[in-house]
Amino acid sequence: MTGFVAEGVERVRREAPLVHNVTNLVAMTLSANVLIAAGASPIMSAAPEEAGELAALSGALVVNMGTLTRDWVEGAEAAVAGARTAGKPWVLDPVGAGATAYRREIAARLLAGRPRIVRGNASEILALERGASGGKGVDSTAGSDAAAEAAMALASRARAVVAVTGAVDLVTDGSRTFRIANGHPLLTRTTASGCALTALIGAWAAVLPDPLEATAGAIAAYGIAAERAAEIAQGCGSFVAALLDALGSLDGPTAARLARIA
Ligand SMILES: Nc1ncnc2c1ncn2[C@@H]1O[C@H](COP(=O)(O)OP(=O)(O)O)[C@@H](O)[C@H]1O
Ligand SMILES: Cc1ncsc1CCOP(=O)(O)O
Ligand SMILES: [Mg+2]
Repeated sequence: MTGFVAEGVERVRREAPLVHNVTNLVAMTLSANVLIAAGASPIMSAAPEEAGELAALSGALVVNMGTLTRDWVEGAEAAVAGARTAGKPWVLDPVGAGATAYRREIAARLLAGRPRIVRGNASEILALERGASGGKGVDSTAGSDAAAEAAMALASRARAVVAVTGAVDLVTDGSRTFRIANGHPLLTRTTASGCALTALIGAWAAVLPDPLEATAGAIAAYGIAAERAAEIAQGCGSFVAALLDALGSLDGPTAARLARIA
């Protein structure tokens, strides 16, 4: 059942995929460090001028709309076009989609570019599927179960894998659904922890052919690393360092054994 978790951990480390991130100003460093700790290579760029070349070089693209500007939107749309031309999987993180009408408009535009995977918290997935405002800025005010129906509807409509993260994470392609119970509340006290997870999903999508398994496996591995980090962390600061250490030392069989996927 969890064989794909071991496979994903090992293949990311062995194949070291390059992941192109068009991400936000808060998430840049943590996302790059999470990718490196897991064995992948990050590049952060929102320049439309190099989007096509980066798509050809990369295993996957991650688009995260956390700090929106007109220039960013232009860069993201060029990157999506590049990934589609190159046939590379791309992952959307609709940060704060419930917060403002502008975010909902851009999220809907990006969704039309056919992401293979969408990862957000419950408020973001509800906003994306139902056009509803909600959440508290970039944070969710709902649990993942509240967005389960919206996630399935979004997955079917967008023909994408949709992940709703929270205390329990839900991953669905509209017909098959996984629930993942790994993780730790200290993640909610670390800015950009969700963004960095989306970046990691990009690395898994670059090496595993099934986007449902890539998404569920990356979420489980990240949650396991968080659990191990929390055992030694003294608070939110040392937790981040311990999370990177734990991701770096996680091996495939251990990840498969500790994954709580139903
Ligand atoms: N209450 C919680 N307990 C354990 N893990 C959590 C909890 N809330 C979120 N997580 C984990 O934190 C990570 C980021 O998820 P989330 O907080 O939903 O994203 P975002 O930061 O985008 O709002 C995920 O790995 C998720 O499983
Ligand atoms: C605080 C903040 N503001 C804009 S993007 C961002 C980071 C959000 O990170 P996450 O979605 O992982 O909590
Ligand atoms: Mg987020």
